[in-house]
Amino acid sequence: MRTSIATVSLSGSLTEKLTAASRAGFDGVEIFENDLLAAPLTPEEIRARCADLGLRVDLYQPMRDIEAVPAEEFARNLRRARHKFELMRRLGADTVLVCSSVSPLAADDDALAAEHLARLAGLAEEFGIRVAYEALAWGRHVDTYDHAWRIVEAAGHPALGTCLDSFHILSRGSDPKGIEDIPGEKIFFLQLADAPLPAMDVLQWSRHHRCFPGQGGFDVAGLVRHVLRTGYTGPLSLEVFNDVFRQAEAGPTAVDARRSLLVLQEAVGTADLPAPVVPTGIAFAELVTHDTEPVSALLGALGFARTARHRTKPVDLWQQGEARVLVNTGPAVPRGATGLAAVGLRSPRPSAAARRAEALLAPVLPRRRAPEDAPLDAVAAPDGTELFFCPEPARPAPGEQPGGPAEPPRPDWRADFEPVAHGPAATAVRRIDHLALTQPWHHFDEAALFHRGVLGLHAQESVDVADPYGLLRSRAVTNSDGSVRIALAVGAAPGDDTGRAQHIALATDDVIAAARRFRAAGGRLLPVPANYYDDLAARHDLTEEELRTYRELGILYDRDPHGVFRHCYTRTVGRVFFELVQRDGGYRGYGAVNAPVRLAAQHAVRAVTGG
Ligand SMILES: O=C(O)c1ccc(O)c(O)c1
Ligand SMILES: [Mg+2]
Repeated sequence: MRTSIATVSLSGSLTEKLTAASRAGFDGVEIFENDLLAAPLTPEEIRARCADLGLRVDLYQPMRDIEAVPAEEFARNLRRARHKFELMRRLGADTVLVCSSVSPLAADDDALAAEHLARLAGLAEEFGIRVAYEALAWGRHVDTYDHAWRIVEAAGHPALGTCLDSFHILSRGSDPKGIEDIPGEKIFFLQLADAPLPAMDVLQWSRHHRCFPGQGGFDVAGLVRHVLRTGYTGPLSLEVFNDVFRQAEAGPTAVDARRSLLVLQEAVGTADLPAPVVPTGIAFAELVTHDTEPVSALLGALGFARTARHRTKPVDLWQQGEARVLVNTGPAVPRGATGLAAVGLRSPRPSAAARRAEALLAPVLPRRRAPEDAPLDAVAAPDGTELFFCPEPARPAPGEQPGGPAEPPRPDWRADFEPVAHGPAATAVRRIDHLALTQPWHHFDEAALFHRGVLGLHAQESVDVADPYGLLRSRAVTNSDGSVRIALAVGAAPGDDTGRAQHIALATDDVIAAARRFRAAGGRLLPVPANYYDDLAARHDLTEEELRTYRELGILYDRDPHGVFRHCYTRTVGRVFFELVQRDGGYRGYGAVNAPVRLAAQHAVRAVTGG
C-alpha cells in the first residue's frame, strides 16, 4: 500500500519536512495549511519540489467550521473554499480535508450539514477535487466517525467522502468494527496515529500526545484491518501531533515513522518482512573509555578477570561466569566519557536478524571492523548503540523462534581474542541481568518501537521515576525467558544529566556476599540514606539482622507477587555504573520503587566528588 505522512508530524521548514519524508521512503504527504503559509515557495514550486522528491500531495488540510452554519456564514465559507480549491489546483492536491465544525454558530442539524457539504463538494468537483469529511473527537455536534459517515451518506455527492482518523475513533472508545459498513470507495482518506493511555482532555491529548502506531496504547492495526475489509485503496497516512516530534530533527523522525508503518503493515498482512529473530542472551557489553584505570579497578573489584585481548585492537575481554565486558580504549572518546557503546546479542540466526533490522531501516554496520575480524552482523540502534548479532549454536526455543533456515556456522567472536595470563575470576557474578541504556530525550518512543519491532522483544509498561531534579521515564524490553533484558530510560528534558547515565546490572545468587567481596577488594558501593531503611522496616517484615546488613552495604529491597529483589550499586565512572542484583522466586521488575532513592544518592555523591 502507498504510505503518506502529514507535514505536521515532522519538525522544521516545509522543505526539511518534505526532504525527510522522501528520504525515509514515504510515497506522499498531507500538506498542512500552516506549513504552506509559512513556506517561502509558491504552490507551483512546492508541487515541483514534491515531484522531484517522488512525493504525491495526497491531502491538503484542514478546512474548518464549514457546515451547518447560518446562511450568510456559509456563503462566506464557499468563497473561502473557492480560494483554497484554486490554491490546491496549483499545488497538485486533489483531496481536501474538512474537520467537523467546532464553531458555536454551528447548528445541531444533520440535514443542514449534509446540504452544506454537498454544495461544497459540488464546487470542489468543478476543480477536480474531492472533499473528505472527518469527525474531530471534540467536534461541536459531530464527534464520532459513524455520525460523520451518516451525514456523508445523506449528502449523497460523489465528490464527498469521509476521512477516518484512528485517533478520533479510538480516543472516543468507538467500536472500529462499524467501519466495515462504509463502502471502501467512500473512505477518501485514512489517518493513523497512536496515543498513550490513559486519556486526558481529548483536545490536549490529540494536539500534544499523539505518537506513531505501535508507540502508544491504541489497537491501530485492528482498526486498519477493518478499513482494509471495506476495499479502501488509499494511502496509510500518519498524522501525528506531538510536541517532541515538533522539536526533534525531521530526518530521524521520518525514519521512525516509516518503521512504525512497516511494523503495522506486517501486522495487517500487507508487508512481507523477514521474521523477527529474537535474541537468546547477552553475549557481551562493550565499554569505550580512556579512563582504563578506574574501569579496570571497578571490574577487578567486582571479581572479573581480564582473560583475553583482541588480536589487533586495544580491546580487553573481562569475564566472570557468563558475564562478559569488553573494554575498548581505541575510539576517540573524550576523557571522562566512559560509556556503553555496543551490545553483543546472542542470536540463533544472525544474518536473518540483520536482514530484518535492515528491512526496518536500521543502519547496517560493516560486518568486519577490521579485515582479520570474524564477520559479525551488526546494526545501530536509534541511540547509536551498536548491536552485534553473535552466532550461537541453534537450540530450539519453542514458541519464540519462527522456523527459518539454519545459517552456516560462523567463527565465534571470541576467536578474535587472544587469551592472556590471568588469575581466577570470582564466582559471585553469573551473567548480565540487564542493561540500562539511556536514550536521547526525543527518541524514547522510537527506541521502544525499535527494540520491539526489530528485535522481537516484548515492551513492558513505561514507569515514571522521580529524580531530585526531574523525572526519569523507563521502559523495559525483554525476551520471553528474561535472558535479554534492556531497560530504556530517558530524562525529562534535553540535557538532563541523570538521564544520561547507563548501567550494567550483574546477576548474582548472593548479593550480600557479592557486595562484601566487592568492598573487600577496594570497591565503593553507593551509600543509601538511613531513612530508606527506616521506611523499609515499616513496609516489610525483615529481621533486625537483615536490615543491619542492608544498611551496612547499601542494599535496596523490593518484592513483587513473584519474588524478592535485592540490589546495590557501584560508583559511576564517566556515564557508567554497575549494579549487583539478586532475583529470587521469579521477581520480574527492576526495583523501580527504589530508583528515586538511588538517583538522589547518585546526585549526592556527584555533588561531593564531582563525578
Ligand atoms: O487538531 C486539529 O484541529 C486537527 C486538524 C486536522 C486533523 O486531521 C485532525 O485530526 C485534527
Ligand atoms: Mg486527522
